[in-house]
Amino acid sequence: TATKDNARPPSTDDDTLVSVASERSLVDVNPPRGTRDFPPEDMRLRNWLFNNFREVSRLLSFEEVDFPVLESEALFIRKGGEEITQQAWAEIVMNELFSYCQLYNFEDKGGRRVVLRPEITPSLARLVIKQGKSVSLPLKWFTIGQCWRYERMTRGRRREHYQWNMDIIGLSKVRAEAELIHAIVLLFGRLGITSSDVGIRISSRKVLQAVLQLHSIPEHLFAEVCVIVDKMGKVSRDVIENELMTAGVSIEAIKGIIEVLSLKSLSKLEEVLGSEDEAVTDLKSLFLLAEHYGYIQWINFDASVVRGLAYYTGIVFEAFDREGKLRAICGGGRYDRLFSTFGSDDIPACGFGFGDAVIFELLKEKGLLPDLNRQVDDIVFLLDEELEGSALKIVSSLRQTGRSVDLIQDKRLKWVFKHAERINAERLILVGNSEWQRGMVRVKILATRDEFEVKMDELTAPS
Ligand SMILES: OCc1cccc(Br)n1
Repeated sequence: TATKDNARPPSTDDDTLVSVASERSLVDVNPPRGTRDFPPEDMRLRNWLFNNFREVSRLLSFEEVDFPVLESEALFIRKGGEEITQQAWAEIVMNELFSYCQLYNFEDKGGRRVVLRPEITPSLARLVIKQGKSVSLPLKWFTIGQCWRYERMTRGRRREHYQWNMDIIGLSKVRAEAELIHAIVLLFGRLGITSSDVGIRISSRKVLQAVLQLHSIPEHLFAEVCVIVDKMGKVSRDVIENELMTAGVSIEAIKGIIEVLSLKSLSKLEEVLGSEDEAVTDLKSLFLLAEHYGYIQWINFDASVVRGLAYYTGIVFEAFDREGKLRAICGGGRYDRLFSTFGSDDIPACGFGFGDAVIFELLKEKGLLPDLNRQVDDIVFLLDEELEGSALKIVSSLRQTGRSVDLIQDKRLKWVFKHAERINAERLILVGNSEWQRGMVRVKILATRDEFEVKMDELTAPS
């Protein structure tokens, strides 16, 4: 409540922030549209999730890396260049435009075309190329980073999210994909999510490639067809058929494509494509590895998984909630041609991205969000100002032993007791004259409400 002369009101006992209405215009306290603040309670949840990401990365002996959020636009929208064959270029530009149509791009003050990165894999490929011979393959790298898109705010969607990325560079066999899927399964297990809550759909871009070849669809249409069939299950069959027809695909080929992409059985796929087809052999090997890892109950073949990103060339996978209420939880796949689009020799690679949005919707849905309170070991409260020096000696020695200490001054004792409960402090240490005269301080154990006096150096002794 504003005071009549608009001076700041005296701080109240509980000291909640008091807004002062005044002639001064208040700055817009909201973050930019489509972005989020992380106040302590949200930051505790985010750190809890990210610590699980890090622990799983450690379990798989991945090394952490990081990149600028700001990248050159060229990394995400390639211009034609002699090193990229005309056809491949057309395919890539088509897809980049499709998959990055909401790039958060702009021109900086030096006239450079830059972007807030929409995903992390291209930065990772850039660093691998930059490091060249100085790194020995395979590389197993992970990072957790913020990614951006420029969404028209009419859709009210977020413009930023954080993504855990795990990538294996330099392994061409599907045992790399099997490792990545193990990481995802381990992560879900750590969060309390089971294979009855979530499944992982698996397919291969080579399925679509085989079908297009079967129906002699020209290569230059491959990319556009990918983006269209990626909508299967999200839009009606008519929309898919009409878009494929518009793209120049024959009715007979459309029927063939939709029939194969609706397959959910690997044996049926084998009947259609034959047992020698690469998509079939890759997928059969992967499912065999999954049996050995013991996570077969998490995965199923689903030919409709195409994944929107242009540069996938082999196995693709995505985790989904079995109730079908949410968007994909995470996804990834093999991208064996990304490096050559940057002008480097091709290096086999695969990876996944795991965002921080859908997983929290799922955890909320399943009642699995942890109750994370603030944790403090000791509160030191100064009862008599003249003892400030002694209190600081106590605080300093406690912190030296690794105990977190919340030093409280200028508060009433009633407030301090409430505060101690609120932040789950283990001990409340009162520094006051009556005890200090006997070389003691008063300690209250919040959990048991025991109260006693101890000498200062007994405070840091193991309890
Ligand atoms: O869904 C892909 C994506 C990319 C960047 C930012 C956000 Br929010 N979402």
